[in-house]
Amino acid sequence: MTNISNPAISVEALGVAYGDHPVIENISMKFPKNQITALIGASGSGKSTLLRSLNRMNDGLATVTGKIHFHDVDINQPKVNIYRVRQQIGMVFQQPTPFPLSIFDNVVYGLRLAGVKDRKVLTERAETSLKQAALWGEVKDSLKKSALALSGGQQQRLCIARTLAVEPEIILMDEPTSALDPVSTTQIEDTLVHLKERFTIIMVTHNMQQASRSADWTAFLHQGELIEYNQTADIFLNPQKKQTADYLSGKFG
Ligand SMILES: Nc1ncnc2c1ncn2[C@@H]1O[C@H](COP(=O)(O)OP(=O)(O)OP(=O)(O)O)[C@@H](O)[C@H]1O
Repeated sequence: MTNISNPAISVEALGVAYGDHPVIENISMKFPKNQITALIGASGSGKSTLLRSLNRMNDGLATVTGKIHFHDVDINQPKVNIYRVRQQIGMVFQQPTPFPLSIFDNVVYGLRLAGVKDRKVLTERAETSLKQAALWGEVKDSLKKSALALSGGQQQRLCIARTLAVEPEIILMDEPTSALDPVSTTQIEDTLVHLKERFTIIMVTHNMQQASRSADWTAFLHQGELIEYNQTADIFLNPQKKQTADYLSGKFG
């Protein structure tokens, strides 16, 4: 089972309720550093809710109980600075969300918000992030052009670059390729493999091939419960729970 000794982040007895409707109940799990963890499960099983809890994106939407350990701090405490948390734990959404600004201004957006003004620092960080997101080669001569003119796949890699630019430790991805064509999907999956050398990635995906290709660890959720969590090959080739096997064989979901 999951023997993760030095996690990047972990949750303990996590519960999430929208109003009086509990969606996640009593989940405890550790997410390994510098690995890709996929959250899989049927629609409505609570994958996005769990993911969004990790950087307090459910604040104001839901009641989140339990502990979220990050650097020896329970970041589910009300006194925690959520802006700092979101700088360290970034998020990439399902739909690319470029701002109506230039490519350059998109990438350095978070840095500027954090008060960075030095042009040299901004320029260097933009180049590094675009390279990490495997977009530099395609945009290096058009950094002043509008980000909205990029293709969907390029926009999503731009959003990844924007997240990387603030140098988070963890990147949360909510179905990052579901709005993209197969070529763009492959480009992003290839990028993820390199990104995990520097970042910890936690990703919700409906695409089982994507989980099996990209993720080191896979967690299967069903109706708000963590049913099974293990190394990806074990989940796919040797699931221990009937519910996992049924889901993977398409019997439900
Ligand atoms: N903002 C919200 N307000 C109320 N209920 C919500 C909200 N967001 C999600 N829910 C409910 O919580 C449950 C879990 O939703 P969630 O989006 O976490 O599941 P999911 O596994 O990510 O599903 P999908 O794969 O369809 O995105 C669903 O019943 C959903 O209707």
